[in-house]
Amino acid sequence: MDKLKAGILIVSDTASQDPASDQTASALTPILTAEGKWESPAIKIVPDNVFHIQQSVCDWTDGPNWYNLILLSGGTGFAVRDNTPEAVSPLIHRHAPGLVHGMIAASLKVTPFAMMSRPVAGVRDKTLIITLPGSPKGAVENLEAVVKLLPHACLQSAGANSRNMHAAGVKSLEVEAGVSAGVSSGVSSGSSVPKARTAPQSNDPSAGPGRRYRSSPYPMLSVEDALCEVSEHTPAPIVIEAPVNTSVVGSVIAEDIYAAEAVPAYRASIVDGYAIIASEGASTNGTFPVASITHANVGGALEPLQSGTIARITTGAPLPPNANAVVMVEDTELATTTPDGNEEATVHILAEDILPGENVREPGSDVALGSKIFARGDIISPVGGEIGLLAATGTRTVKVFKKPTVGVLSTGDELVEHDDPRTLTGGQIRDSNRPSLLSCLKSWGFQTVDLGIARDTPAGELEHALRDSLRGVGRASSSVDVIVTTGGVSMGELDLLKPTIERSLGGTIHFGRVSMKPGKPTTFATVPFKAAATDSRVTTQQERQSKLIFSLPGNPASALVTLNLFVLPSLHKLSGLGESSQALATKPWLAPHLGLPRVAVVLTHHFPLDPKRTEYHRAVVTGSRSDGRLYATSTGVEGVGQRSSRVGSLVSANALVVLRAGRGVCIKGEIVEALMMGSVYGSDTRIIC
Ligand SMILES: Nc1nc2c(c(=O)[nH]1)N[C@H]1C(S)=C(S)[C@@H](COP(=O)(O)OP(=O)(O)OC[C@H]3O[C@@H](n4cnc5c(N)ncnc54)[C@H](O)[C@@H]3O)O[C@H]1N2
Ligand code: MOO
Ligand SMILES: [Mg+2]
Repeated sequence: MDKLKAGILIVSDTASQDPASDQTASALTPILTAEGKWESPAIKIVPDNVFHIQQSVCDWTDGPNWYNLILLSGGTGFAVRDNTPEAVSPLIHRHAPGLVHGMIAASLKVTPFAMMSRPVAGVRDKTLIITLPGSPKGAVENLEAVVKLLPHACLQSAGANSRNMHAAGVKSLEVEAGVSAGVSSGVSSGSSVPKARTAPQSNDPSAGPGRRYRSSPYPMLSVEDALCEVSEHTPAPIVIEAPVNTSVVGSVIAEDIYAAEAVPAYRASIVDGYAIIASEGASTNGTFPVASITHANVGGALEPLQSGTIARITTGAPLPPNANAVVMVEDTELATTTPDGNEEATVHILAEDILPGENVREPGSDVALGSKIFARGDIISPVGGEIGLLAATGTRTVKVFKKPTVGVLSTGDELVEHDDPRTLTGGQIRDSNRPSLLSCLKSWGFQTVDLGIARDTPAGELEHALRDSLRGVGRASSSVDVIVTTGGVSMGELDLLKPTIERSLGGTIHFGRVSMKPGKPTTFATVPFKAAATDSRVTTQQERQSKLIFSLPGNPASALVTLNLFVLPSLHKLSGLGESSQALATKPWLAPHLGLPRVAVVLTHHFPLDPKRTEYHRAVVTGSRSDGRLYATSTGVEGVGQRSSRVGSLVSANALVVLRAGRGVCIKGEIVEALMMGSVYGSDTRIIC
């Protein structure tokens, strides 16, 4: 039989700073390997940090190089920093309380302090995970209590046939070890009771119907409060250095930029004509020999212009030294040609009053060398002016705020790819959220990653899909900054987003319900992120950042509305659009930045109100040329018009009319606020909002 593979994870703030101080790993190794069934274990030390613990465990359980056994030592007591059980429990798919009892019982024989340990044991995928106390003595006692069972338990966890294994003498092992060999399957750890703001409030997916919440434990936030949470938990933007090309269009400049080159760099002619030596008060009229010809691309030094001569010059070309004005060719006449007739010999200048400096661009008169051309917070617009100025001044790279990359994941067993040619069966529906959200995000100028569909399986697909996209593996070739999911956030037993974020990813849900229609179960969470040390793609600033997860309701209209309402302002902040305070002082038209622009609209008909929730009513807003006002018409008020399952309610919609909760209707002619999602339509023309 091949030897089994194990990893020992030492959880200790102290040892993570001073690995030499750890004595537990070296104490455990000989006990584990004594009977020759185990390879020498891998050893790793992490601080008492939930995310570090979880990431290390998953590195050893998920993927092709999984270990049979993980022993964690440390962080199982009652101290504030002791959170190993909290980190490990959510990762366990099948708990093994028998091993826990066995270890405590053995330790109790030695010391009553065994009661102060909070061990956890169980199986994740094919790996058995056991937490041990931090002290070498305690860890050794606990491991000795179960070590003889471990090969058997691990082989079974890995899928070996238990009947064959028992036949091979496992019974004697049980007797020898003096504890029950019961690796129990499907035993629940029980539903967690919410205790602190960051503790899981979500359902424990393994809890039965008797223990599932019958009403949401998440407080219902107003949209305004929810937006404050989004703003508060969206990290500061990351600064990157980017080449000046089309890739930076739409980016926000992260530091003041000064002209590296003057524009023009030399005294240039503004017109096609003749460079002359003009002097204040003297007439320029007369006939002059043409001493030289200067074109825009002239190379090398120019001959100085002698008094009494002129030089033919083209637009943009450098003036010869001594020349100080240019007369337009239209204000001259040919006087004589050279003997061969090919060139001008003398030219008659008709204009009398050309002044020094006329038709000349002095060096740096368009952009002075070293002058401030952009301030932090300025936006590189698609119009082209900003890119043009950067290019003209020889600015080759520019510090901008990194535009976030957004991953979009659909969730649900019922989903079928929208272009799957097969006929739908049973309760299948086409995944319309992913294409519509990806299109919307792309139209806003963000990079997107299509994360596909994750099925509603409690132990696995969803968690793996989220973890992979945070790490930048699988479909996400680089780690995404923001994940947008749709579906699975409401009250059903297969609504797994909240439990997965809280219980498996160690994330914090900042809100799980919003008083709005559509979009009530909209969920926003942050997940701690620590890039792998070997990942050279990740900058130090990124490494420290939390990742954001927006879990939007599955109903298609709800998903798109909440993407516009909550995700856009967060992406704007991540892109640096909130950093424009300096720019705003001089360019107030840059405001407002974050989220959709707000306008006042006149209702063209009655709009019904929801008694409890603010409604974001999908509408078409048109601009009137006669009175200059904006008018809003619903995309459908009657019947199912605004139903959240009806993605058609967003067809042609360019605005969300904000209808505060109330009784009855908002009447025709009333002026209300609307959020513009697209350009305003005019009756015979399109005008930009
Ligand atoms: N008992 C309660 N039930 C529901 C509540 C509630 O408060 N209590 N809230 C309702 C509201 S409001 C909404 S909105 C939905 C949100 O549902 P989920 O986010 O959990 O989404 P699912 O249950 O997965 O799906 C809902 C609906 O949307 C369809 N769907 C899902 N994904 C897609 C997709 N990618 N493309 C197209 N359509 C999709 C799905 O098939 C369902 O029909 O919950 C209410 N229930
Ligand atoms: O809040 Mo849900 O999005 O109305 O249907
Ligand atoms: Mg649901």
